[in-house]
Amino acid sequence: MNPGELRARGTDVAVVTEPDLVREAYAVFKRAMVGLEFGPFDPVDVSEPGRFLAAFDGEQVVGSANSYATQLTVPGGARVPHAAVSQVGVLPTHRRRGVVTALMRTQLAAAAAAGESVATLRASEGGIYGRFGYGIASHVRSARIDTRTARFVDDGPGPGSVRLADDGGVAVMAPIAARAAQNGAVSRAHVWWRKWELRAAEYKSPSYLVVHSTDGVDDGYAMYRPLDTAGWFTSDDKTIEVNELVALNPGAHRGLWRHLLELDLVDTVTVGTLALDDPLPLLFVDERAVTLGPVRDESWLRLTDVAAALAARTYGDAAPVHLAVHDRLLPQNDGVYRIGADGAVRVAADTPAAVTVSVSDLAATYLGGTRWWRLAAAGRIDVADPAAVARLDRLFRVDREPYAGVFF
Ligand SMILES: CC(=O)SCCNC(=O)CCNC(=O)[C@H](O)C(C)(C)COP(=O)(O)OP(=O)(O)OC[C@H]1O[C@@H](n2cnc3c(N)ncnc32)[C@H](O)[C@@H]1OP(=O)(O)O
Repeated sequence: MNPGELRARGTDVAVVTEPDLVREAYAVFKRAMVGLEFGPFDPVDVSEPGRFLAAFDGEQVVGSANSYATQLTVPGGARVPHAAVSQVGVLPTHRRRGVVTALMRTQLAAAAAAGESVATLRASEGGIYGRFGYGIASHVRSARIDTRTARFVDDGPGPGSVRLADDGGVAVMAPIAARAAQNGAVSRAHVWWRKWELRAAEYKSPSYLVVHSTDGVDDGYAMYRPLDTAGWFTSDDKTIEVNELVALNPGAHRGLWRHLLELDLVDTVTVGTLALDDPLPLLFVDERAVTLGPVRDESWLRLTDVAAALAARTYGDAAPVHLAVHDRLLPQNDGVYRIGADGAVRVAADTPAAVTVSVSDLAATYLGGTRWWRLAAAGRIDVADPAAVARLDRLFRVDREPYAGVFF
C-alpha cells in the first residue's frame, strides 16, 4: 500500500504487521464489540499478513479493520478475487470522529488496487455500511424442524451414503467446502480453518461431524451439537443445532437432512442459516414440519472496481441498458456502463443513462438478491426510461438466491 494513501481526514491509518500492533488492533475490535465472545487464539495466527489496518491517535491504536484474500462466486459461476472484511471497530473514546471512514476509504482503495473487485462483510448494525457503498446482497433465515412430523416425500434412501467423521475436522471439511460454488459462495481463508480448530479444541459440549458421499466421492457434510444436555435424559424436546451443512448437490442435501432427522432421541433440529430458497421445507409431506425464522441480512457487498465486477458476472437475455453509477467514496467508479446479454462494459461518461444508481444499491442487485423494480418502487434509483427497469431485472436475473454460507 502506498504510504501516501494512508492519511485520510486527519486520521493516520496504516497496515500493521508487527505482532504487538496486530494484537493491539484486534484488542480495539474486541473492546468496540462490547459483548462478543472471542476464541482462544492469538490474532497474529489467524490473520493474513499485510491486511490488518489500524487507525492511530498518536501512538495509540484507536481503530481496526481486517480482511482476508478470498473469492466470491458470482452469477455465471466465475470466482472473483474478493476481500472478506472483518474486525471493524473503533474505541468508544474515539467514536464519531471519522476513524472508521478513514479505515474504510483506505481498505476499499487497497482492495481495488489489489484486483479484489468486490468486498463483503457481515454487519453488526444495519446503519453503518451503506454510506461506504455496501448494500445487502444476500439474505438468510433460520429453521426449526420437528422430527415427529417431518416425514420425507421421497421415502427411500438416496443414492449416496453418510459416514460418521467426528474426528475428521478440517481435513475432511475443507476440501468439500472448497468446492461449494453456489451464487454468492465465499471461499474460506486458510486462517479461518485454523480459527475453527482452535475454537473446537475449547468446546465443552460434544460436537459431531457426518459426511455424505456419492460413488465414493465426498459431496457434503453437516456439523451438529446437542443443546441443553443437562436435561437431555428426561427432556421431551431434545434438540440438536446444525452449525453448518454444506451440500454440493441435491442428493447430498437430502441425504444429510435425512440422516439428521432420523437420529434416534432427537425431537427438534435447528439450523441458524439457510438460503432463502433452500429446498428444505419441500423435502417433507407436511411443510409445516419446518418453522422458518425471520429473514436477516447475510452478505453486505461492495463493488470496489465496478467495471471489473460488472464484467465478471453473466447476464440474462434482454436489450442492453445504459446504467449510470455514482460512487462518492471511490469516484473512479463514477461512470456509465452498458449492461447487455453479452456482458458489461464502461462507455463514455456523457452517454445518456436510462437508470442512475448509487454504488450501494447496485451492490444489492449484483448477485440478483434485490430486484430493480423494488429499488424503483422505493424511489432509490433515478429512472429516465421506465422500460429499462424491467430489462435490468431480466439482465440481472439469477437461478438461485445468493447465499454465502460462511461467517467471518
Ligand atoms: C464487519 C464488522 O466487523 S461489523 C462490526 C462493526 N463494529 C462495531 O459494531 C463495533 C462498535 N462500533 C464501532 O466500533 C464504531 O461505532 C463504528 C466502527 C461502527 C463506527 O466508527 P466511527 O469511527 O465512530 O465512525 P465515523 O466517525 O467514521 O462515522 C462515519 C459516519 O457513520 C455514522 N455512523 C457511525 N457508526 C454508526 C452506527 N453504528 N449507526 C449509524 N450510523 C453510524 C456516523 O454518524 C458518521 O455519519 P456522518 O458521516 O453523517 O457524520
